[in-house]
Amino acid sequence: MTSLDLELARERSHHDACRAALIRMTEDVAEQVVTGEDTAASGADAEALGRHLRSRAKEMREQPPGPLFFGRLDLDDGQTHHIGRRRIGEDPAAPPLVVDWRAPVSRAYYQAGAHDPQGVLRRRRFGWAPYSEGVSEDLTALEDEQLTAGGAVTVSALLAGEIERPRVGPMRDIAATIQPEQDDLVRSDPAASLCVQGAPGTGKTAVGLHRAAYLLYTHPQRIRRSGLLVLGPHRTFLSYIAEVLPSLGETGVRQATLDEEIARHPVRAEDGGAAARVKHDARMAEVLHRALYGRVDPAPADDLAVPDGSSHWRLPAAGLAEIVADVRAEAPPYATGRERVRARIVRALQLRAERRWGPMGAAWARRIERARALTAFLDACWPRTTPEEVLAGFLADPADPALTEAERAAIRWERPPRSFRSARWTAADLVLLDELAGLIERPESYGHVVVDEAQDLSPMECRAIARRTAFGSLTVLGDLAQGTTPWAARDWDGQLAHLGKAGAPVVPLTLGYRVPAAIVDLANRLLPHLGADVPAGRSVRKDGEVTFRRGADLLAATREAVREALTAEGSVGVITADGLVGAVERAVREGGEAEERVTVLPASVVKGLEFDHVVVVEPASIVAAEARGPNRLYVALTRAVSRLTLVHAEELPEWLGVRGPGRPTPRTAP
Ligand SMILES: Nc1ncnc2c1ncn2[C@@H]1O[C@H](COP(=O)(O)OP(=O)(O)OP(=O)(O)O)[C@@H](O)[C@H]1O
Repeated sequence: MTSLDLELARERSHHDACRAALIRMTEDVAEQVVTGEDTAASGADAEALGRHLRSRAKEMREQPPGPLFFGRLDLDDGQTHHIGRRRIGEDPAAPPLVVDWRAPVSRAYYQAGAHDPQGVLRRRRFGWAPYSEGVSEDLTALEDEQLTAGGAVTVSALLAGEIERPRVGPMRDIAATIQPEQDDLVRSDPAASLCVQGAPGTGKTAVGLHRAAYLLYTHPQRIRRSGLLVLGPHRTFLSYIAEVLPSLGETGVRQATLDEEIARHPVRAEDGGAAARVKHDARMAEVLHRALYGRVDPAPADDLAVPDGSSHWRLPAAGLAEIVADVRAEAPPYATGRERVRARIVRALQLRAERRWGPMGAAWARRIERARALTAFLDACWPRTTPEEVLAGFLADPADPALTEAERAAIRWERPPRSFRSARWTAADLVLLDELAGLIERPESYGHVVVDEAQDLSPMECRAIARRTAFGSLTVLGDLAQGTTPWAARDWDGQLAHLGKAGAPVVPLTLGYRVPAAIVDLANRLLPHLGADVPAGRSVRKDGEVTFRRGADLLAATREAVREALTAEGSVGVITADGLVGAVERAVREGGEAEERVTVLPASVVKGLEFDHVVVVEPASIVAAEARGPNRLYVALTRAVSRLTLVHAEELPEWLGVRGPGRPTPRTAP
């Protein structure tokens, strides 16, 4: 037996011990649920204890199968720690068999290096069989890195293997291989907001999700109580990332699109481009504010007379106007404002009554508060309303000075519905309704929100997120170069201000783990044409292949490209302009290439996704399809993990720099 075999055998037996301990821990919790139910504590305590134990038991039962540790640290104080996705230890007082990757002691696993060993003598990485369910025999390799001063800097083959492995199925966690620059972001101050400007494949999404898991671990009470939200651009993306947090043991995190988060109604109408642009514009915030407060009458014409028995209490119009002006100046939410005006009027009337009759009791104040005359005054001066009523009124006649005549015409309802209740709202209307709802009543704040692809949010969408993080922090992830919406941000300063976190630090990530160098080089040629000043991406991966396939029969050439792609392992993504997707899908299916491994997708929904082999069909059509076409093409090209084929009948867009001199020398299929 070699010494490596011996070490592997030792580690496997440690893994067996961990497995046995985990089984006992799960059984213990299940048993505690049973005993907890029998506990003769007070009803409320027993209920709270029972709920806690049941959710912990459920959590333990639902842990996905897998290796229980991926790394080990040998420290200079003689201690050894195995590091895994969750802590394993039966006795809280004894050192655990496995330390959670988020624990402070694990930090050195990600950060220590020969230049700064941080008390680590040796870092050990474990190699497990792909998709292992955590049987000890699947532990097939280990790799040691000596960090003592003068130790050689080694490039980890296990790390490289993990980064280059073919992609099948949903996104996986990267707890075993988080890189130092990513770890800094994952563990940065939980209370502070942060923006990551990352080139394609640099791990923004991965960092955001691991940061979410880290915050839940470090601030379980605060973050769990107020909630953590992960916002992604669309459902396909959300299902792609859905497994990551559960695999890290975090099952209770809400993952949604912003549209889902703010949906008060189903979307039943569509805006034209011009209307959508106006509705998403930052000016709509003041426009809607005016539309709502236009309902408030700042100068009531008549005195208020509230009957009380056989007499009346009076407040002159000037006094009423003063109360309304004071409350407006305090700027509470609209609904609170109405009640504040009511309370101030009652107080003013009480002072008058007391001057004449002496102290008035609480019952008197309650009666006056509910007096019909007072409510009638409020209904006229500060009427109760709903977001729907205000927006419907505005869209029927959008006469606001901040909008040009053309802008008003773009959003004006041609045929206003008979009542706002029957209005057919567009997606942009829902954003506006959310703004109004936020003006009327303040929404609850999440403890933390992770927002991915944040460059694509409009100012009004940003404000919807800002309202939900008024008392929480934000992790903003994005890439200005990948902005494709008509309102995509050109810089982060403005976007962060709309998100309510002006001045949050913007940290660049440029080292890519998905896209190989050959493909990054091609994609970088687009950068000067994307309207975004961002650092160019680099890649840790020296592999990768770009192929150009030109054919007069585009669909036949596509079929051929897909057939060739299927000769290698892994997933194949066929990406084309939205208008071509039906034809391409049929062609691929008819060609018998519709294996599970092949997905045909419109370019509009590939953001955040990745495939081992990407076939981009007719790049020129992707560019021509929309104003931000070059950005869309940049996104499509950078979905490739290993290989990229560009199939085209038309000339390739000149920005790719593959027509004239300086043309790269990619492999061109016949
Ligand atoms: N440290 C790492 N170890 C292993 N894999 C990694 C690491 N960092 C990132 N990856 C992998 O690289 C790929 C890209 O990561 P991710 O999707 O988070 O990048 P991104 O910056 O959000 O990309 P994009 O902007 O292009 O959508 C994923 O498969 C991810 O698992």
